[in-house]
Amino acid sequence: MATILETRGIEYAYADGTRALSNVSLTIGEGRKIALVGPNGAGKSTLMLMFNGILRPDAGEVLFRNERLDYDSRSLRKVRQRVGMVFQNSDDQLFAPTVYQDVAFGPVNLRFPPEKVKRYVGYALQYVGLSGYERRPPHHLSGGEKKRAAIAGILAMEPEVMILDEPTSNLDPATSEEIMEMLDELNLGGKTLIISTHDVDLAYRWADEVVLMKDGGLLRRGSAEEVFGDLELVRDARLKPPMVVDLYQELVNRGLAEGKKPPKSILELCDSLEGGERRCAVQGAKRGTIYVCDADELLLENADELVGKVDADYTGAMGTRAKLMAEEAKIRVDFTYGVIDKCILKALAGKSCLVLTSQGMMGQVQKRIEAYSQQSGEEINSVDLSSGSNGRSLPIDRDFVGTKSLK
Ligand SMILES: Nc1ncnc2c1ncn2[C@@H]1O[C@H](COP(=O)(O)OP(=O)(O)OP(=O)(O)O)[C@@H](O)[C@H]1O
Repeated sequence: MATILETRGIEYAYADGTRALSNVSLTIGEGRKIALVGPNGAGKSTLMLMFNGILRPDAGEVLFRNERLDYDSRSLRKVRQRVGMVFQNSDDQLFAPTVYQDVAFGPVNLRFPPEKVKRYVGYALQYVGLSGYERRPPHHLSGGEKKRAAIAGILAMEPEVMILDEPTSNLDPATSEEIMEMLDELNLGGKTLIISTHDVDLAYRWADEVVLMKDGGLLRRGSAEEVFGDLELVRDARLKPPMVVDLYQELVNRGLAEGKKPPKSILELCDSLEGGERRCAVQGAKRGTIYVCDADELLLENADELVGKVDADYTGAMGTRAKLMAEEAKIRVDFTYGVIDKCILKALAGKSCLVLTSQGMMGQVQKRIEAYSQQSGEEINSVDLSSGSNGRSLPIDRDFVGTKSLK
């Protein structure tokens, strides 16, 4: 995997003398989802501000695609297009009189031609679900809408890396999940994502890699299981283990679970219970079916009929467009995050589920169900409901998200 960002021995102290970073060397692989985790004052935000040159290290260097960052205005403009930063507080980012002007700020600054600015702003607003908000003043938006608008402002520049400082702080659980899923989709489209968070549960289930920081330095970097499975280290960083790891540890201590590897989800936790995978299948219950439908191929007017035909006990939606479709078709959605695992759990308990997917997530669902069936020996029945027909024109341009450069 190619390294997209790197810091080498960076040191930084703020003007008042506060040391914020000491000898930080870190590589970020292209296409990864990285979570910087650590207590207050660990240096997470300061490190993030180094990645696109908002701050300049006192010593050491920052590299983008193996090239040292230069700090003249031309070089900075270039790196800020490729490495976009979403601040923790959206009010620090949104300042124009209207949402449109705010989202257009980046592309205008990059001197995109006016027609391209318009197109990109339109795509970005559609992508984050804020079409129709163009004329609204940003300070009249809700916290979740502000976060979406801030993300749109970065997306409109088509960056390769997106850095988000505490992306879910002050958001309600449903909005947080929507934002995190949006980040998953962007990552599926090829973008590298770096977030900082105090939310260990979120970091644990979302990140490919966790970077644990304390006192301006790196304590550990590794997979979420490696980092959060080391309970002493987690305590040392003044954090708590993710709930699922905590519970698992208690079960292992009581001899109720096999202590092989901490589980990533509730489904994996059930599977780790002493007695093997079959524990989470409800005894005697017939296995439910998981129906999977590509919402990108579904005609809005057929959605109702489909839902009626399938008559599933639960419905999940994966991806922004699937959620938009469900909302427009007034389909009640039970799961919007961790959808596949939740549906497998329900299927094991004899319930059927309908999963609406979008943006090429069909394959992901099928792979996960197959992998689970193989690994657990539990046959989970999944049915592909894709019609293969061309649906009505979709609200979002397929080419926009995840393409590295749009001409
Ligand atoms: N503008 C500033 N001026 C002086 N010191 C600062 C400034 N910003 C941050 N610091 C200090 O730098 C250190 C690192 O802060 P930073 O904000 O990077 O940590 P963090 O891990 O992001 O914390 P939090 O989780 O609370 O956001 C802290 O000691 C903090 O007090």
